[in-house]
Amino acid sequence: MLEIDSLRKRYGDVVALDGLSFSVEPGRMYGFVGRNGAGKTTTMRIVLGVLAPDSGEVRWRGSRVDRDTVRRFGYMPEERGLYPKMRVLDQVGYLAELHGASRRDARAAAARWLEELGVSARAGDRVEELSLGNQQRVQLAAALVHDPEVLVLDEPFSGLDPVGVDVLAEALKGQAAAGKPVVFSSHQLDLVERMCDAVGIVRDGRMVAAGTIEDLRGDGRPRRYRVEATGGWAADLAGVTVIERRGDVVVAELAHGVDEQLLLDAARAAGPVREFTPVKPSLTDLFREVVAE
Ligand SMILES: Nc1ncnc2c1ncn2[C@@H]1O[C@H](COP(=O)(O)OP(=O)(O)OP(=O)(O)O)[C@@H](O)[C@H]1O
Repeated sequence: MLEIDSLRKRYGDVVALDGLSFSVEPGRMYGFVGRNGAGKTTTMRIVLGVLAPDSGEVRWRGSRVDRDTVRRFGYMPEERGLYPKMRVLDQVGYLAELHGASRRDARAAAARWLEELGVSARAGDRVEELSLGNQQRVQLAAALVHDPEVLVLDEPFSGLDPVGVDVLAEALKGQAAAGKPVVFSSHQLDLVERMCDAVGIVRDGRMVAAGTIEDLRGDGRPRRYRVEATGGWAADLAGVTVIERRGDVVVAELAHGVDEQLLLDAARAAGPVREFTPVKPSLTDLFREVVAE
């Protein structure tokens, strides 16, 4: 398990992290989300040992993460760290060699990842000649080439076209399926919702909601239904609030303890019911709720 435990960090007067904790189990994909300036990059830098926390610690498999441990992590920093003048295959191969692979194995692993990430046609080009999206794919190849135990990625999907997103997403799912914890930050909440087993929402350096999307949706939350039926039937039902009405479609929220069958009965009494669907809040809805000022 990768454990981020009670991290605190100040930059002068700015409190960037205020006791932030979360953990990621092996084989799990963890989405780390929050508004600009919430503390995501600071957290990731601390996990990777680039920045020291004022207090708190990071543990991997129960031991405090140190320089040696971090060498076994794969990462994509926010400031993409490739050498612009170096050729793509040379660069990724070189990084694998730095991690102890023989030159031959390093180049083979590099070529394999470039192929997997759809950039093998650019293997002989200089990094600076690639589009930003393709540079990002190379950056992920660089993060994966030494077969890391853990992946920590700062906004790996930003700036990618939908095909690039799919390619990276498949690669990351493969890593999680191989039993590694994968943590990534993103502002693309639909993507996080689709990909992640668990999500942490950070606000002002603190985790304000964490768990599976289902956990975040929560049992105590009022239930909502979308109902398509004729007439103004939902207006005066006890325990029912109409949230939205568009033509014959009503989104109704039920007070705690109100049976949804009552809602259905009332709709059917008014006329034929063409739709009756529970409405689940999206991660974007949940995010807006917990980070709202
Ligand atoms: N080197 C620094 N010096 C001073 N303040 C900093 C520094 N780095 C970050 N901060 C501040 O710390 C807070 C957290 O920043 P951080 O970069 O971790 O946020 P973030 O969640 O990654 O944001 P974004 O989504 O915009 O990338 C912000 O208030 C930021 O201005």
